[in-house]
Amino acid sequence: MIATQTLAADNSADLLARLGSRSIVFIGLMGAGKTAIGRKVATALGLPFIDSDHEIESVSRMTIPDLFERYGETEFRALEQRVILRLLEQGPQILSTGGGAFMNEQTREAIGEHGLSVWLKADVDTLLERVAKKQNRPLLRNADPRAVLEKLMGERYPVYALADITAPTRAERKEVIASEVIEAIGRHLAGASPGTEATK
Ligand SMILES: Nc1ncnc2c1ncn2[C@@H]1O[C@H](COP(=O)(O)OP(=O)(O)OP(=O)(O)O)[C@@H](O)[C@H]1O
Ligand SMILES: O=C(O)C1=C[C@@H](O)[C@@H](O)[C@H](O)C1
Ligand SMILES: [Mg+2]
Repeated sequence: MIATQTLAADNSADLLARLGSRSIVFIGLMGAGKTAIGRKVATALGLPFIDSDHEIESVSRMTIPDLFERYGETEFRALEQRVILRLLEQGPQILSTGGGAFMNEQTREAIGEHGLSVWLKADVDTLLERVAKKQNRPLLRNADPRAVLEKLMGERYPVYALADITAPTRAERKEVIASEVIEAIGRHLAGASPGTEATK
């Protein structure tokens, strides 16, 4: 296994030069690891890290569950779009987005214009295991989170598949996933065909 730091040291200058002012934008379902992996990729590449959910909570001074409860999902989505469009102006950076963000057409177009999208793809058992640790996901405050996630997978995976890069997040350490993602980004920027897979 190649450590994230070693790999980054070898390849990051070239990768960053090719990336230019674009952001690397993580998309995927709740629990896929957008925040955790995004943070590691940012550290390895020496780029700023920002998470749109955290930014929304900061600008609204409310938690996401409270925003959903008080203003509803539609208002949350509108705020999410505004926040992400603004954040995309300030690349290069690593931007981890909320699970629903890429479903918004305007957001998706802006990500296409200002960023490189990386879909962290996970199976339902992995997602369930990871989201069980926290109660901060209003869509999963439901008697049957498995059914909710499976429904969202059906609706969202065809759209997530439009991402520039698809990275399966298997039962591997976060450092390993982060290394594979950096390699896949490097290959993509070096001219590999669209829809690059992060698997070897
Ligand atoms: N490859 C991995 N191996 C083990 N644990 C992981 C891995 N990726 C993420 N996790 C853990 O799973 C949990 C969920 O990850 P994270 O919060 O990054 O997901 P997310 O995609 O940002 O979700 P959300 O859309 O709800 O913000 C965290 O506790 C994180 O540390
Ligand atoms: O998948 C979703 O729709 C969401 C994911 C989270 O990141 C938050 O953005 C919010 O809980 C909604
Ligand atoms: Mg997150």
